[in-house]
Amino acid sequence: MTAEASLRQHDAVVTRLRHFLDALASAAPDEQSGERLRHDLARWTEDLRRYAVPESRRYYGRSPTLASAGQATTPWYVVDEATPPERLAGRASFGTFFLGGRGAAHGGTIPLLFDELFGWLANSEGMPPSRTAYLTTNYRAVVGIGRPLTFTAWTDRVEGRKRFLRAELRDGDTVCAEADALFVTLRPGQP
Ligand SMILES: CCCCCCCCCCCCCCCC(=O)SCCNC(=O)CCNC(=O)[C@H](O)C(C)(C)COP(=O)(O)OP(=O)(O)OC[C@H]1O[C@@H](n2cnc3c(N)ncnc32)[C@H](O)[C@@H]1OP(=O)(O)O
Repeated sequence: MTAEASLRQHDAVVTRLRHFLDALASAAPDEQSGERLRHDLARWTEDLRRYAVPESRRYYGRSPTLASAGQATTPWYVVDEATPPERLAGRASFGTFFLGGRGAAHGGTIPLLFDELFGWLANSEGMPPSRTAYLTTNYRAVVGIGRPLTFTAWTDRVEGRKRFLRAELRDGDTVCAEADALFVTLRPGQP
């Protein structure tokens, strides 16, 4: 299989998994269905273990051209405009899997999205790797499950090894959340 075909296959499986997680989070299956599900999941888990590869060869979370970088465990997002390391802009949506309560996204999943966006902004191609030192989120309005959202993330300033980043998440004209973060470039030998 070509690398391109493998990437397409990964994207299709992750999309399916995302729908599965949303369905699982919404469902209360009967005993028989629950048992069948447990059995099927166990079988697929064993099957996939045979195909384990080192981190550098994985698609999951490492595929910037795919939605959510090829992950089902972050809120869905796509980058529409990218001028790294200056700016990223795109669309996002939180499925039922990310529900906190009363129709709103879980508070911990919003910084997850921001950390993801900042990670790509601060670790674009050719840049030395960096890690989040802090990430502060201000929750301005609830993020509704299933709502079409937009985001912008940008580099505010750079001071030596320190990259100060900012982002906002909007539902139409409403700013739902804002974040600021410090990413620190790693020194040689730092994990
Ligand atoms: C490696 C990447 C692979 C990439 C692969 C490709 C995939 C790309 C997509 C990735 C998408 C998701 C990527 C998400 C990115 C994470 O989520 S990374 C995981 C979460 N973060 C961590 O685990 C970090 C844990 N902490 C650390 O490792 C270390 O504390 C740090 C952040 C590297 C800094 O340690 P250090 O290098 O010893 O820093 P140090 O010399 O003490 O400080 C440097 C400067 O930063 C300041 N500073 C440090 N920490 C702080 C702080 N918390 N508050 C304020 N100032 C601070 C210091 O005061 C100092 O300032 P100056 O004196 O120079 O003015």
